[in-house]
Amino acid sequence: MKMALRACLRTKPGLTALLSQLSCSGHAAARRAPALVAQRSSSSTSQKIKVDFDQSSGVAVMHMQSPPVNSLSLEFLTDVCIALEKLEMDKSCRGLVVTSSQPKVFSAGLDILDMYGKSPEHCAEFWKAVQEMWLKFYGSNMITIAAVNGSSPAGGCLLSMTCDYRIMADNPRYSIGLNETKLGIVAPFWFKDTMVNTVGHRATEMALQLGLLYSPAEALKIGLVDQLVHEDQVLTTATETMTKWLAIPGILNISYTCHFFHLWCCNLVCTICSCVCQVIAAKKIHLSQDF
Ligand SMILES: CCCCC/C=C\CCCC/C=C/C(=O)SCCNC(=O)CCNC(=O)[C@H](O)C(C)(C)COP(=O)(O)OP(=O)(O)OC[C@H]1O[C@@H](n2cnc3c(N)ncnc32)[C@H](O)[C@@H]1OP(=O)(O)O
Repeated sequence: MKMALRACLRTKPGLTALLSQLSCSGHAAARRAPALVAQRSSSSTSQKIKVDFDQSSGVAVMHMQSPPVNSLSLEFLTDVCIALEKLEMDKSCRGLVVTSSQPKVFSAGLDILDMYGKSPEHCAEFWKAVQEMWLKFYGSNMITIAAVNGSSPAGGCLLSMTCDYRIMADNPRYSIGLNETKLGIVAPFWFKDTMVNTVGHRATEMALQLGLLYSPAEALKIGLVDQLVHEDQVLTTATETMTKWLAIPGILNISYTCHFFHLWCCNLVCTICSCVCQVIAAKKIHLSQDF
């Protein structure tokens, strides 16, 4: 799916426009102009994001440092998007590792406090920022690896699933999954689609219906993560793994992209049809109540 988005962002101007409408792209850029990284190795920091970029390897490491649990607030999401935009614009940056500076937690998901009791304008901006993060990671031209060094529920799990590869700390105290159902929330369809693309239809059905959080071992078993390593080794393994991914010529990447793009389009058409059916059904129910 991520590759599919990459392809359409590269090759389909119409879809790019569609996606940019969905994602309110430019929302982040409007706040702070991106700057190109000139040094061989550099580090740029916002309050909540620290990026170390090694120009010799072309790999950047994004450290999420929003205490206590890297919850995805509007401010944090905006900082993430700005950091991503900057890296994306620097063509020498080919790989990105995302990890957490917070102990025991990769990301606690969407910031619940930022969704509750806020103005409609704030909610709209917040929700657009969530979509923007998703699109930017999924559509990135960089190879992305999530170094999941702690628990990663809900939106945190989504963030990790938008990456090409996930390495998780092998600590049974940590968990990962889309647990929205347990919170009485329905996960949006694109959360669901992202999970289907990661672990398949049946596993997603079980995961979402029951709001399951998986231990690292269980997550590995269903393919929600790709590799488990000792807690101390998550980041080093991620950078080593990146070297392998970057050794693959980009052209092959684009070929796979076309296959996934086809699947993604089919999925989108199905989703639109299903929305139309739901609207028609809702109207019918409404009419039958009137008479
Ligand atoms: C705005 C319009 C939106 C419209 C759309 C509406 C619905 C669509 C739904 C979209 C789908 C939702 C996706 C989500 O991501 S919802 C968030 C789900 N997240 C969780 O369920 C995680 C809850 N947190 C935990 O499980 C744990 O905190 C932990 C991440 C495993 C870490 O555990 P631990 O190290 O033991 O830390 P604490 O539990 O003690 O937490 C420390 C402090 O952090 C606060 N916290 C935790 N999670 C969140 C969060 N998601 N948002 C905000 N704050 C969070 C927690 O309250 C503690 O604060 P305190 O120290 O002040 O008490």
